Amino acid sequence: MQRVQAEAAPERDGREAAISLRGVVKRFGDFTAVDGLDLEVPPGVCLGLLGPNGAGKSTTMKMLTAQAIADEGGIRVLGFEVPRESKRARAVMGVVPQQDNLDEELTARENLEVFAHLYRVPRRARRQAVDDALALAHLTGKQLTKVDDLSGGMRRRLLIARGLVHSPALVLLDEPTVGLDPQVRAELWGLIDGLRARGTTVLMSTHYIEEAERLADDCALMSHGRVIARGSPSVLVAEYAGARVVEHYGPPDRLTEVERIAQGAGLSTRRTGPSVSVLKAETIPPSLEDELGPDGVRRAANLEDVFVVLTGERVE
Ligand SMILES: Nc1ncnc2c1ncn2[C@@H]1O[C@H](COP(=O)(O)OP(=O)(O)OP(=O)(O)O)[C@@H](O)[C@H]1O
Repeated sequence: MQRVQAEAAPERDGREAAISLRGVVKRFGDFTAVDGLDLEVPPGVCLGLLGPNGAGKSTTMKMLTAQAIADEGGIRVLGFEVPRESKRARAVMGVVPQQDNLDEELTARENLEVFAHLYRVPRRARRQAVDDALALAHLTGKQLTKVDDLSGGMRRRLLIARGLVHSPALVLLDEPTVGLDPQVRAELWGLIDGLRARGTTVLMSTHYIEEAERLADDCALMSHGRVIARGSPSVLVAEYAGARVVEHYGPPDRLTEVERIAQGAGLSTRRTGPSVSVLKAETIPPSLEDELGPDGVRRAANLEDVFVVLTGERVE
């Protein structure tokens, strides 16, 4: 039975959170995809929802638009209770899906015009709204080109522009750069960074660590349907991986030995192919350093270390 409570979202600095999920549960049959999720996104923040495949990121995004309905818990988006007021919430948010569902028979401009109409942008403001969205996505010169004739990167930029045509206060980006080559990904990062700079609240799911590290003010790390860590990338790195890690390379027996020594001293480790990294290297006492051996290479800790240690997953 569905049990969705209407609860006021907590306020921060007198402003209601742009997104608030409290105790949200979503089951598919016997499987619990989202398992008592608490998540708040303050206005103006770009939050990276990070997690391995299957962590529940897409399901969470879908519940914010009422494409999926929570079995338990309370959801508020821009002051509206979801799913009860989801129509009103959807009118003021921009949604950029993972799948490209542009109309291939129409031009770039026509695709945006259709959405400007659907989003009820007033007729007299529509032309300017479409011009602005095209400019933001650097597609002004391609506005009369059919979607079918646009490159993959242009299509993805158009998909984002389409979600922005009504100047939403909140944008949901579901894996915005998945499967794209590095150059196109960098172009999109510029576009998303521009949104941040304009003060738009962004919730972006991703399993690319670098994407979160570059764009997100704040990260929520999801695993098995829950948030297991939350904070800015630098705070998460400092808390879970420290300032530096020391990497040891060698044959499997040697790596197992390093893990045994480090873990025996209460230190976290991560294994990546031919190496083992010992986290929080700055806390390793000299006697343990001797025991670990002189073959370690020191480097700065990063968000990938946090991700691997907390989720036990590899990164792409
Ligand atoms: N409609 C559905 N029916 C059954 N199971 C589902 C359905 N949608 C999602 N799931 C399952 O719920 C879990 C969470 O899926 P979800 O897509 O939310 O994860 P994710 O973190 O977004 O991962 P990905 O990056 O792979 O999309 C997965 O195990 C998935 O197989």
